[in-house]
Amino acid sequence: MTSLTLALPKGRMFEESATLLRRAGLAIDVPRGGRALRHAFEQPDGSVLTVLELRNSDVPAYVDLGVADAGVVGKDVLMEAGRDVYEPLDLGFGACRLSLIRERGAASEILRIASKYPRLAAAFAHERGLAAEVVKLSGNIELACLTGLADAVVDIVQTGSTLRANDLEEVEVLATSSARFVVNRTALKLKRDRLRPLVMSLRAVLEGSAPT
Ligand SMILES: Nc1ncnc2c1ncn2[C@@H]1O[C@H](COP(=O)(O)OP(=O)(O)OP(=O)(O)O)[C@@H](O)[C@H]1O
Ligand SMILES: O=P(O)(O)OC[C@H]1O[C@H](OP(=O)(O)OP(=O)(O)O)[C@H](O)[C@@H]1O
Repeated sequence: MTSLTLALPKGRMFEESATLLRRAGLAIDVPRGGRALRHAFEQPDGSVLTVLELRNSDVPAYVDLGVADAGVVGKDVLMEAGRDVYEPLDLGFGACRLSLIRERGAASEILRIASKYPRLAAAFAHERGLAAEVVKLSGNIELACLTGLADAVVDIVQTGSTLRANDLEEVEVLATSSARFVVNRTALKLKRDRLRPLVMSLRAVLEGSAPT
């Protein structure tokens, strides 16, 4: 029996990831609120499934380096990571935009951009011919605009509530994002017997052609 290891993001996408994988036939029942970071589940076919609970931003490295055979991660984080993983499925949930955000009406030259996505922010600045310095921050990114730390930020917009609450403006959408199922390229060959059916089951669930 081929064992599988999956890297799942522990944050806002965890429950939807686990639910979708269950609907695709995997036996996963991670106890919430515990401190265990690694969980093993015996599958109906006798194989063992290991689930690693990771920061969303750490999923690409775990999958690319082969510690996990596959995983779930936001497309935004996947683009930022620049890792060479196979990306067979858009899972649909976790939809958001990665946007350039400024104070409403701001017209000054953009000399500094703050972001949790420094590579994507730098690529955007380069594309636009902006000689802007990029400052990497870790959270509440919009504050950088409000305080003058940066002239603009590159960050997630989902409902737009954060923008409205802080009188900010979405100037340009750099990319759209949603959760992706990603697979290690070597595992795709060596564990083909487990991974191909899993991808096919996930696809059937997403297309609504699998029993719920
Ligand atoms: N409103 C939102 N804010 C942030 N991320 C969102 C939002 N809506 C959807 N997402 C997606 O969820 C992912 C964030 O998931 P999660 O909450 O696990 O990460 P985080 O705690 O923000 O950061 P880290 O990547 O460091 O774990 C984003 O990468 C994005 O793909
Ligand atoms: O358009 P909205 O629905 O308001 O969502 C967008 C906000 O949500 C995220 O922040 P999060 O709460 O994840 O905190 P963080 O800034 O610490 O990542 C993101 O960074 C935005 O600030």
